[in-house]
Amino acid sequence: MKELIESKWQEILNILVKEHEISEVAVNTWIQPLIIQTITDDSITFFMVRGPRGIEFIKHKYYDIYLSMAIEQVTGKQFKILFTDSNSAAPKSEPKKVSVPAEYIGNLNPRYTFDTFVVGPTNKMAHAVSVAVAESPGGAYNPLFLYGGAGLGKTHLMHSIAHHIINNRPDLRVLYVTSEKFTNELIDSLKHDKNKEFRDKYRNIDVLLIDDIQFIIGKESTQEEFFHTFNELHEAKKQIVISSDKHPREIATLEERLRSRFEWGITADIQPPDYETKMAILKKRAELEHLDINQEVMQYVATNINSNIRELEGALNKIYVFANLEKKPVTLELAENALKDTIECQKEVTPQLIMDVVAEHYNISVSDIISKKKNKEIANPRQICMYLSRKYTDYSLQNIGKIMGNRDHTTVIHGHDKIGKMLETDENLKSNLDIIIKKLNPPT
Ligand SMILES: Nc1ncnc2c1ncn2[C@@H]1O[C@H](COP(=O)(O)OP(=O)(O)OP(=O)(O)O)[C@@H](O)[C@H]1O
Repeated sequence: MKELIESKWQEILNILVKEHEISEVAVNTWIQPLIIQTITDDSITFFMVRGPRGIEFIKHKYYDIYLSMAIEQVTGKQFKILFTDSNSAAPKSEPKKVSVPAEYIGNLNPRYTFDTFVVGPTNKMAHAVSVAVAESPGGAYNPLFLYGGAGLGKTHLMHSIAHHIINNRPDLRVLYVTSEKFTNELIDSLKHDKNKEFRDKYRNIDVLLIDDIQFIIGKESTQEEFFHTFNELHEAKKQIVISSDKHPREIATLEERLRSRFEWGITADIQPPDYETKMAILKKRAELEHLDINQEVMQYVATNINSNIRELEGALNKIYVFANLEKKPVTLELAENALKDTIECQKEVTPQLIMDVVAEHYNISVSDIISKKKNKEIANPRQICMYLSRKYTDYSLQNIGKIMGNRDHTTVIHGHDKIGKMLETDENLKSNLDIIIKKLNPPT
């Protein structure tokens, strides 16, 4: 039986990719290197070179169950799959070398690889620098700071970098964490007097990828700890990859010393995808999930979902769940029905919504905007509201003026023109407006 399974190993791996939709990278990382250690009547024990954490991961992903099914498909016999990280019983003839395992802490999504990432004009640069970092960690781009709105692919790129390094440089220890996890572990270590363990973990690695840094930045003590972690790793030429919803200079609570460090390397943004990229993402997703989807339905989804790629994928899933429930084929009519609520829910851009978003962005209140206050901190956001209301709504000048504190329509024209002129030269204003527009999510 052992010989049979070994001779059919490639076929088993192919089944995992094709029928159980485990990505090729995950199969190559986790399953391909497994070595059969013992076989009994009803179980197979595999030796795994990556140690206990890898075993936990494999079980967490149910790969043992899929592997059992694939083996059954090839041999006709069902086995329970077990793993061990002790190679004492591993046959001496096995030539496989047990190298220092790459750390696989944190749960990397096997689907988030460079292969499954669709490149378009709005993420081209972020993708290119991510590939460069993955190819030579600790090289020219350190730190790499990726930023952009929710659901646009930052986590996908970070996991892709981690997968690539783990696969190509098994000598490097790679640690991916969300900043929430970093914060929780720090708090926990302080509470239980385990600061040394915490530091050992975060400072003895070769690549640190930290997602959604904005959560760390909100808290002084975590910012302090992160500052020291950053310095130590950077001085030792270890790669740091950071993601955030904003550019470092837009993060109000970020300490200056960290801000300047974040800009030492390279910053790259991801903007919402254009129509063609949305179509390409839907196509790729349909391919990966083996979904049969026609062009018309994809066009409908790509045209109507503007917010982000997570929503785009969510819409596709919704259509298929709906089709399954209704037991009907996926047609345009069915897609329209399935997405009725989702599409209606995309918020209409109104002067009120603009005031809410602008006020939140500049940390002022809507009543400040409609007040008579003339100081720059208030007057400037107010004029931004006027500019955006003219650009993104059908409201008349009179109505916009009325909503924004009973102002005259000439004030609205003045506000609009002033911001328009400033945008020609003021880069800072431009990037603030980019963020605000992203939050407003106007139809494209
Ligand atoms: N260019 C892309 N090609 C294919 N899939 C993508 C692309 N960009 C994003 N996605 C998919 O969209 C979903 C959301 O992406 P991701 O979680 O990486 O977003 P994010 O920017 O990290 O969002 P958040 O800030 O909310 O954490 C994921 O399923 C991801 O695979």
